[in-house]
Amino acid sequence: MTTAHTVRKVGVVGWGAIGRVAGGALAAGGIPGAELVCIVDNRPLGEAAPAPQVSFEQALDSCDLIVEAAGQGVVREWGERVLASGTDLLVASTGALTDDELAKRLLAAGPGRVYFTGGAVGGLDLLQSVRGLGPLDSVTLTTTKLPSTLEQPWMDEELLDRMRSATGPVVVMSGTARDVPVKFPKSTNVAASVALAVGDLDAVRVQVVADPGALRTRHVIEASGPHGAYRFEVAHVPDAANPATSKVVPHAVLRSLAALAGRTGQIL
Ligand SMILES: NC(=O)C1=CN([C@@H]2O[C@H](COP(=O)(O)OP(=O)(O)OC[C@H]3O[C@@H](n4cnc5c(N)ncnc54)[C@H](OP(=O)(O)O)[C@@H]3O)[C@@H](O)[C@H]2O)C=CC1
Ligand SMILES: O=C([O-])CC(=O)C(=O)O
Repeated sequence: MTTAHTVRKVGVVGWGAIGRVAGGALAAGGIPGAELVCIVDNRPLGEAAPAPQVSFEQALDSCDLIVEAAGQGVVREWGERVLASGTDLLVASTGALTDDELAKRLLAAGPGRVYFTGGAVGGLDLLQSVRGLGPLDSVTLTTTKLPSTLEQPWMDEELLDRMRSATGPVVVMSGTARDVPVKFPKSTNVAASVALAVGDLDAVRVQVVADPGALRTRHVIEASGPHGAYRFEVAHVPDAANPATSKVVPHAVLRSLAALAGRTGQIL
């Protein structure tokens, strides 16, 4: 059994914008009560990696907590196996949970437990608290990013042209938190995160906006109901290597890890 005094043995899956920063900080001892024991990634990482690069199967043998920082496909392919092996799973690619069947299976699986990082958005704690008062009447998320970070293989030439030649904001998709993260799997997991907090994928209306002026990635959440009105707005500096991801996200992962490692004094 894991207690506050047990050092969590952490494996990071995905050594990219999120994994490198979160894994690097872990390896440097940045999270008391948690250590980086291995890394899983598609590409050979070489000597510079701060922990052994292993296969997913090997990671399950040596870790008690896996951080997914690779993509929605990894949650789909490995989520249940991680939990069934008794390993906890901290998910960054929350958009995978738009698949109801997968979400049900992950929430029912064990003995490992599944957790979600708040990632690039704030206010999820309060939105989750508001559920105790009853359903909200309206929840919207507007995500605005640089056009290049939103281009997708399914887009037609007309839309791609509009995005590439835009001089101002262009709405590239309006839908719900069920529809949007599937269409922008590397860029709109936040929509699924808001839905996880609210408890309803279909209730969260999402607009995705491409804006060449969006030097900062903006996420605006607006919600209202019989008991109050809520608005959370963030404007993040994007990661230099992967501008689809905001620079803060690995630090959100580290905050989640600190809570899972039992650090006291945390705001939960
Ligand atoms: N909740 C949130 O707020 C946010 C969530 N995210 C999620 O986190 C994910 C990771 O983000 P980020 O670090 O910026 O992405 P990066 O593309 O920078 O890094 C992802 C890394 O994971 C590797 N990878 C992908 N699939 C596998 C696999 N099956 N097995 C092993 N390694 C794999 C990639 O390798 P390769 O390039 O070879 O595929 C790459 O090295 C995003 O795809 C997104 O789903 C991102 C931002 C915010
Ligand atoms: O990092 C961000 O701002 C949001 C993001 O990419 C995602 O939700 O997938």
